[in-house]
Amino acid sequence: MGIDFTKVRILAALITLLALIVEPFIPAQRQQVYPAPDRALWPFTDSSHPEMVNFEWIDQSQGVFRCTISQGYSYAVCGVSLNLAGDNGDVVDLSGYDAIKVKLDYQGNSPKLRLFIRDRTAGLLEPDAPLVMHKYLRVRVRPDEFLGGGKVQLSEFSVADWWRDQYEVPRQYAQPTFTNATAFGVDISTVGEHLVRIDSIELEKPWIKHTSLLYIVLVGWALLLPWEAGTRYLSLKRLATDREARLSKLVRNYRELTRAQERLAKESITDTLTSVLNRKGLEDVCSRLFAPGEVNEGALLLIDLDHFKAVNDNHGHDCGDRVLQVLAHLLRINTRDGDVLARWGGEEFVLLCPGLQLEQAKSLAAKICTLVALTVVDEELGLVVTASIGIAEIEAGESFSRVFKRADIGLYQAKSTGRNRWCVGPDEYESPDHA
Ligand SMILES: Nc1nc2c(ncn2[C@@H]2O[C@H](COP(=O)(O)OP(=O)(O)OP(=O)(O)O)[C@@H](O)[C@H]2O)c(=O)[nH]1
Repeated sequence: MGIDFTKVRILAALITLLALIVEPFIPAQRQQVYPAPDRALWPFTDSSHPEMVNFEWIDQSQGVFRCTISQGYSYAVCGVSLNLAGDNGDVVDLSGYDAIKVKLDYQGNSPKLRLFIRDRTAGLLEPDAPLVMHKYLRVRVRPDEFLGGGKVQLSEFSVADWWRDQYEVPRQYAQPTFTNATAFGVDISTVGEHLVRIDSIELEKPWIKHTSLLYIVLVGWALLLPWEAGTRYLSLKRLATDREARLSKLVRNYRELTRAQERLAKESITDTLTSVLNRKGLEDVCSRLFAPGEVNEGALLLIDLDHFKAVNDNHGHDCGDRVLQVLAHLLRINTRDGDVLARWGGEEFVLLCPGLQLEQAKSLAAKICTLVALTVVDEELGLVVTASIGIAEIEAGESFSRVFKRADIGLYQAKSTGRNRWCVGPDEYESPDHA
């Protein structure tokens, strides 16, 4: 049974639709990195000006700290940093993650906090200045958005200009990257007193990325369509082969039927014993030759064996058959291509010779009588037979039956005047069709 591709396509479309509708509602995978065992928040300030920037833990176990910046200057900074790979770890690949969810509470006068990620810059090795190796990516956020837990997409982070400019980092290394992340942190650079509580930090990634889902859908359809096309192609090819085979069989049958029909048609007009036309065959020919408007000049010879009954009686029916075959053969080889030879019935033959004049017909009849009489039909028996012939010249527009009747009268005369001879039938004969 073939595959119903309409159903398959509808099913695939439903699955695609379902996947696209459901995807936004699939909860993201979350990895809590703070609070977590072996991960602590590390305070940092600009150590070059301790009198202007001060960090103070209020409750380290709860992630509560206070930053006091008494005077503004370029490098004024105070905050906490978290080692993403754990305090003994190295780097974390964040490229599979979408976002970082941070829950914090802030009290102070700064309208914005800065969230940052440090990513070790592959290819940029500068052992003497370790900070160069740690790309600084940051995003400035409003603290109230993170009160109950706010999310920041990794795509929102951009490389800080100061990092690039200060270390004169070549441009190719200053693109945002997240594959070798070492730390995540929160800091402030606004003058004032800032009280911060970091409740939690989580990394978020979808169970399946949107692009991966689209890719899977695309690959699914890309496989489905050639599968359908291939299957359809193969089934069409099979169908075409089947039809071709059926067509060849039909053509073969048609040819056989045509041949059988031709054979039957030929058999239906052929005398089986002598292979000359039978009475129906003669009638078919006559219906054309004697059709109204046809120029049917010529002569008709009615040839009848003499005392044929005696041949049958004396030598048997098979011998009689042989005699009929010999006579037919003799007549066939001694007549023209255009002449029509038919067995009218019994031992009586009709020879219709289109275009033959009466005198020529007489000569032909005489020749036939002589040939028959000279032919030894059966060598063993030394059997010789004779024939009598009635002749009628066909008049223009005359019907076959009338010509035949006149030839028949001629034959009767030949028989009654001694046989083994020919006689011309009367010119005048009143028949119903000649009235
Ligand atoms: N062997 C054989 N005999 C046939 C066939 N058809 C007819 N006959 C015989 O031909 C004979 C014809 O006899 P008749 O009509 O008396 O004619 P005839 O004996 O030739 O006598 P005339 O015509 O008067 O000379 C009959 O004995 C038929 O049985 C045939 O196909 N084969």
